[in-house]
Amino acid sequence: IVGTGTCTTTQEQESTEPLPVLKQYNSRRRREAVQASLHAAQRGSGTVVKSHFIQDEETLLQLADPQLWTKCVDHQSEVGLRFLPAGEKPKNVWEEIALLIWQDHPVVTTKNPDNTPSFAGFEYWCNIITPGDSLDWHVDKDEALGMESNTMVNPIFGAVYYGFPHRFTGGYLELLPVDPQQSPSAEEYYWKDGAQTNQDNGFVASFERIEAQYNRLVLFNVSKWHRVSAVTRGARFTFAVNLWKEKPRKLHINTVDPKQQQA
Ligand SMILES: O=C(O)CCC(=O)C(=O)O
Ligand SMILES: [Fe+2]
Repeated sequence: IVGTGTCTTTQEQESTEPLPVLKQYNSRRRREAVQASLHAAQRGSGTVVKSHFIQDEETLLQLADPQLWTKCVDHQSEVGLRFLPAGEKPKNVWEEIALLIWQDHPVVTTKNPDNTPSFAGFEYWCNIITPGDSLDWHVDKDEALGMESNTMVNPIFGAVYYGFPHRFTGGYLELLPVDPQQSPSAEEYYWKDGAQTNQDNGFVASFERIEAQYNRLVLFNVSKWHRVSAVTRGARFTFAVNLWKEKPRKLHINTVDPKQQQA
């Protein structure tokens, strides 16, 4: 029944089986879906998976040095905050990649009427996940604000880039289609309403699972629940860059620490 067009096989013509019902939205709802998709594209709010993202050999070879990544992890635990303000020149390879990742995004390419940037800048950090570490369900947010009051401020959008030729098993990026307001417990959603108990009614919201392939870029909505599933062998390397409307007060404390659990 999928994409039949005008082509039918003899077998289908002879079949006496009734066609399955195409249970779909009415035409008004379908037009709404078209508009929603176009608006989402204008805002740049959809998940993007781009394989073989960086094509420059020099940059890839530079990133293939594990020491660069361990330094990145160590540096952020010292300084806490790594932020490239909008319009500033990159000062290191990470900031160069941050700009490369975001240069075509609508929020970055669209300026305010007075020609000032429409965003504050880029928060960035590195993760190396080995067996025993975990990056459990979380949303990316302004950690300082979250601790002082109950308000949650999230980035506009997020990106992860797997720029080290890593070797590991497990470690999928898993994305739920809900935020903490819609579903206060990611774990509960995952087991009750998510893919774990799909009752075959066809329209149960599921979750996305993305392989952390080397040189792959993933842009996604980090305001929704996401996690990295258990790494069972090896080490998994991530460079993450979030786009912020306002500079967060206090930035990413390394979330890959089973003792902290603040993510
Ligand atoms: O490594 C990944 O794929 C996701 C990382 C992440 O969500 C984070 O560091 O907040
Ligand atoms: Fe995250």
